[in-house]
Amino acid sequence: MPATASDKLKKDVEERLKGGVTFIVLGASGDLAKKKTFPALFALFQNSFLPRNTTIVGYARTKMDSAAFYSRIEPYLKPKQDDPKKSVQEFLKMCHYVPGQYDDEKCWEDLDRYVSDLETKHSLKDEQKNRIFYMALPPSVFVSVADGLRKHVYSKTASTSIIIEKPFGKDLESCRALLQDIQKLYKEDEVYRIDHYLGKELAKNIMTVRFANMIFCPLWSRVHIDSVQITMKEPFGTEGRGGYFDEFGIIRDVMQNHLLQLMSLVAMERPVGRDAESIRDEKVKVLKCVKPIELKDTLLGQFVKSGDKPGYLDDDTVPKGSLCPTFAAMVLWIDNERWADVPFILKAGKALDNGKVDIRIQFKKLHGSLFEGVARNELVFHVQPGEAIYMKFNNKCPGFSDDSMITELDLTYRTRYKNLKVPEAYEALVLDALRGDHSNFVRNDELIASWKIFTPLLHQIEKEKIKPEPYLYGSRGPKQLNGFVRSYGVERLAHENYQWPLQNLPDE
Ligand SMILES: NC(=O)C1=CN([C@@H]2O[C@H](COP(=O)(O)OP(=O)(O)OC[C@H]3O[C@@H](n4cnc5c(N)ncnc54)[C@H](OP(=O)(O)O)[C@@H]3O)[C@@H](O)[C@H]2O)C=CC1
Ligand SMILES: O=C1O[C@H](COP(=O)(O)O)[C@@H](O)[C@H](O)[C@H]1O
Repeated sequence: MPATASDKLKKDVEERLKGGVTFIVLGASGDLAKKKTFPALFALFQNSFLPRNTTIVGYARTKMDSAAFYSRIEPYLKPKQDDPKKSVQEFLKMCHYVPGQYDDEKCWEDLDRYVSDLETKHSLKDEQKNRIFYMALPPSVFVSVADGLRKHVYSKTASTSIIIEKPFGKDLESCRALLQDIQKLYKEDEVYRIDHYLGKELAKNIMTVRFANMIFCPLWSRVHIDSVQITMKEPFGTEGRGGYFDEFGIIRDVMQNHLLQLMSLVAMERPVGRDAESIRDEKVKVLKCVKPIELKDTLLGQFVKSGDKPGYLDDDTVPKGSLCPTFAAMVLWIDNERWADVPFILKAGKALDNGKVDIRIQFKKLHGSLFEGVARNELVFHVQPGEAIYMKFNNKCPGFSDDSMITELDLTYRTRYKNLKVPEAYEALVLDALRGDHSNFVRNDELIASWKIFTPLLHQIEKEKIKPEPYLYGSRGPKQLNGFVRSYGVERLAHENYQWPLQNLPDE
């Protein structure tokens, strides 16, 4: 990042927090805290984004002393630079651990006293006594913890923010209830609802590519685009997380949130500005135009044993005979002038043949006979692993031949931006929260609009006990997948035998 951009971000943090903050991680003994939250805070520390007076307090029920807490998080802290002032040991000196219950007033009072003592010890001025609560907790305790924090740990003299993790409910009704409960306690601008896909570099780039390039603005509609596919593949199953996963399934786990967020960035109209509300207004508007998904536009799958790889039902934490989908492909239709009749195909699955997330925008067939039969153009945002944007493009075969061939205009970040360290999604999002920027967080009306699209389908699947199609662990998904995708007009494009990432790519 150019020095000026990072300086500006530091200035934003400074202006908002006046040089002081206590970051309180609830559920600090858990998986998310050690794998994502603390590493994100450490990366921000290494890059000097944290205010000069920052204290981090982990809180959870598990009884342990600071040493035990440090040994739990330390293996996940990966130094990116050798500066001794920014070492793991220096970071750990900022971190504290307080054990306590989630439903006991006295424990919240103790936590408040602990934080106040730290603020006094660091001689914080009133305006520096900002507090950020990070809820790395299961949803069953969200509301009671948010309540206890609001009553007892809320900053009395500076700002308070609360960062909340998905799931935001299980359907429209439960989401509404959760939003209301939180709204009673916190103002909307104090709440940061994380969808970590919005922190991914290429998700943040969709707006720039669309609206900062004259070549794309006029092409971005049903006139030129034939289909949009958004795919998330994971090469591992639900190992160890079967209990959680079975309650949610792949649609609630990643499609109603992560993939739909990517879709809304691809489909929204141009926002009037780049501020948080203008962007989120446009996302909500387009989501309101999406029709509820129909079962006929859906393909569900569940992985089964293959060789030594266990099937979903072989996991002891999964209820016997569960019909939970671990794979889904579904088509969303946007009822507006820009996108009428263009299928937006979302696909996601566990235990597939590889791991990747991409967005594939396939253009219409070329008219006229001059180059009849050439392949369609396709613009691909390769979100992960390894960021890349490339365009499938017809080119004259180099040399004596007059034939055309499909090739790629390739912007692979690793080769184009040699020294770039793309920040992890959580690092980028925690920095946004420190700056008070809500652009990459989910607004309450976005959630309502998104659950309206998915809830009728989810209820129908559950009520009618729809059986998912089996697919082998490590395969591309159910055998019906190719036919399903093709039936919406998607073409599989031939390609040259390039090295990675291009060699893996055509993938319906
Ligand atoms: N793990 C991940 O990669 C991701 C997680 N998330 C979301 O983040 C949140 C936290 O996830 P994760 O860290 O995996 O969760 P964990 O299951 O690890 O729970 C976090 C902590 O909460 C406490 N806890 C667990 N179960 C209960 C319970 N039934 N009642 C009260 N406290 C409980 C435990 O701490 P103690 O017993 O010490 O109090 C635990 O260490 C969830 O909402 C999850 O959906 C989102 C994206 C990715
Ligand atoms: O929220 C979730 O996301 C992860 C995938 O995140 P990624 O950043 O690694 O792509 C997914 O594995 C998990 O099931 C889901 O809860």
